[in-house]
Amino acid sequence: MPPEPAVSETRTAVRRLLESPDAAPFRGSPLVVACSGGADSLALAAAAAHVARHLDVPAQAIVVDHGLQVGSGAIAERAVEQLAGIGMSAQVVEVAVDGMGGLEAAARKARYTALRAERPSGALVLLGHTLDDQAETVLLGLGRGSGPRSIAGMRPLDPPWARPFLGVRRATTEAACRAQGLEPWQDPHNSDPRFTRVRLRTEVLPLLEEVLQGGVAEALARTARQLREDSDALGEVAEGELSRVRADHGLDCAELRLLPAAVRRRVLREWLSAEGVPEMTDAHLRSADALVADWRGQGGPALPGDFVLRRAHGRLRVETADRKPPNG
Ligand SMILES: Nc1ncnc2c1ncn2[C@@H]1O[C@H](COP(=O)(O)OP(=O)(O)OP(=O)(O)O)[C@@H](O)[C@H]1O
Repeated sequence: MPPEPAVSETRTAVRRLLESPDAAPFRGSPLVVACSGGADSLALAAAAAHVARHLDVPAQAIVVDHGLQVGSGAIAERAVEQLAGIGMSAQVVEVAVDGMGGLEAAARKARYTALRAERPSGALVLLGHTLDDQAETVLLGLGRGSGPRSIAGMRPLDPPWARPFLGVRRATTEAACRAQGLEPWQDPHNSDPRFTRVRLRTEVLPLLEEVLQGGVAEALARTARQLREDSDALGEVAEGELSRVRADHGLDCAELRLLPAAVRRRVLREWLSAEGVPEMTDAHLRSADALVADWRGQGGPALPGDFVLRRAHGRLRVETADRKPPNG
């Protein structure tokens, strides 16, 4: 008997990504499924188990226990049982979450660090983000006036991360679980209206769907894809310009100023990232850019990782807060 349509769709999505030209360096690599026990990642595990058997590659799951809720250990064990039912071995990894800067963000950071560290060498880590997650990310970015990089959403392949379900609706992962007798964990956070994302999902998107007569989630995901293509092209242009505007261990502000704003900001982003500045936000980038495009003798912005950007003698330089060059 052929599988249910939802099951076929999830399997096809995993196979397509693994067989795409971009994934060629990972042919034959082991697969790790990051599984929370929710419908998306459980359906992903089932699809990945099927495809891995077909491709003859090893597959396993990692369940991260953040220890943030009462009974989190039992939730993780329940996920392991569900995974055992589809023939996938799983490991529970307990992480310590340091709540500085918001619990959600800290949990996410701890989760990604653990997944990266615990995966077998060279393995791809499959994440269950869906088309609905992508649409929510784009809408949130638009509403907050984020730069194109945020609105471009998540990439299907960003090694070691792979997101095969970015074209799959959440309703499909739920249907795939039902069809395979899987019982996903319902995270109470997913229906808690104190979370902005939950209100977007349950109030804003349905209203937009009604007003625009459907297809909104797909349209937002399409916007994200177009922006990713534009962003990749811009990245190539910026790479060329960066080598041109480098001067005396910094950047030449007069040369930079002549560049179109979008190229200039991308050059700054690539340069700062190469200098070791971590996780630049769009706001950081705007203040960095002001030193070039709107120079009034102002001080440079403090950047993440205790770095400071300074402009002196027509050059931009990154320094640590105690005025040493990075790595110096
Ligand atoms: N506790 C967990 N253990 C393992 N993997 C997880 C866990 N929680 C989430 N994931 C993985 O991350 C994916 C996205 O989960 P979710 O949307 O809850 O996270 P998020 O924090 O909103 O997303 P992101 O991680 O990109 O910010 C899941 O489909 C799953 O693959």
